[in-house]
Amino acid sequence: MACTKYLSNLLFDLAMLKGKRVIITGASSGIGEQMAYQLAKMGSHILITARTEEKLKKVAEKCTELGSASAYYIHGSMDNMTFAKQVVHEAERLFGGLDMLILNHIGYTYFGFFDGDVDHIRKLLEINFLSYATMTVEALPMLKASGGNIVVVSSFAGKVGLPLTVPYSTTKFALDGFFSSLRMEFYHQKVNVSITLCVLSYIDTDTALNTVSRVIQQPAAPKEECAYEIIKGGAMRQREVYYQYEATKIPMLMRDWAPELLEYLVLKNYNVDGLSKNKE
Ligand SMILES: NC(=O)C1=CN([C@@H]2O[C@H](COP(=O)(O)OP(=O)(O)OC[C@H]3O[C@@H](n4cnc5c(N)ncnc54)[C@H](OP(=O)(O)O)[C@@H]3O)[C@@H](O)[C@H]2O)C=CC1
Ligand SMILES: C[C@H](CCC(=O)NCC(=O)O)[C@H]1CC[C@H]2[C@@H]3C(=O)C[C@@H]4C[C@H](O)CC[C@]4(C)[C@H]3CC[C@]12C
Repeated sequence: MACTKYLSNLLFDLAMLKGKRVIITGASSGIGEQMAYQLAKMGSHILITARTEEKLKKVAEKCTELGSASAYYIHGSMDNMTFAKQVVHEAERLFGGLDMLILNHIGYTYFGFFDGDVDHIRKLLEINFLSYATMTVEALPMLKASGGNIVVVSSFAGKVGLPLTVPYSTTKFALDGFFSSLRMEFYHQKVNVSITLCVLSYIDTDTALNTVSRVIQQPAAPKEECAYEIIKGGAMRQREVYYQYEATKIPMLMRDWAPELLEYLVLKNYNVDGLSKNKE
């Protein structure tokens, strides 16, 4: 894995994304917004989506200033599968095809002990998982035609069980099951579409800092660098991206060989007394 990362650093060329047609979901803020800016600088055609039209408009305008080949936006909620399909159709109408599908959005969830609300898990699965599967199915003919890339933004919480994120973690584990299995079928069927699953640690987006900074002791990694590493991994057709490497891949090595030690180290990061302050 370290070797793959080293190789992709050597071989990645920003010009690879020039003129590429890209959809980025959840791009009105955070990592998605940063990915839009990076792709704009690389000269891609961009279609961004999220719920808040005003924010999307500003991000798209900045993308144009930064040098995107074109920048469009479409607003709506990913709890609606008709909207998820509509985003893909819009890319087809605007660009006549698609090279990269970046699935990044997440719905709101609480950061706290599981409250027993199974209905919330069902709703979150629709936004964080089923809309990803829906968009993938809809985009596949275009991605097959271009030999394109699917990039799935997941989390360390989608590889390792963590406290305080039961519904969220459930949806991220589902992504791994779906996309890792699909990737295996693509090998069998000789489908030339890459699937990159991104396993992220704590990143300094406003949402993450506001939600967990009182509880999580470790520092957050920069969203700009994170966005760049995700795009690079997708363009280089890496099967997985680990960012930050030390905070994700190294603990992952412990997951199967020393699970109790990993649980101990993870729990040490959490100050649950900070939870009550979060609610104030
Ligand atoms: N930040 C972190 O520490 C980590 C983040 N990640 C992953 O990175 C990705 C981005 O996270 P981050 O940038 O922090 O999150 P943000 O909260 O900054 O961004 C979330 C995006 O999703 C959009 N969104 C929210 N609800 C919906 C909805 N119902 N339908 C459509 N879009 C919606 C938001 O826009 P709007 O509200 O306008 O709809 C926003 O654009 C996620 O997949 C997350 O799981 C993984 C590990 C750590
Ligand atoms: C801090 C978590 C990882 C800590 C850890 O135990 N690392 C291993 C070690 O040190 O040995 C963070 C990993 C994933 C993060 C969460 C996430 O995936 C995004 C969420 C969505 C939203 O933006 C709010 C923040 C998150 C709940 C975020 C919180 C921090 C992590 C749990």
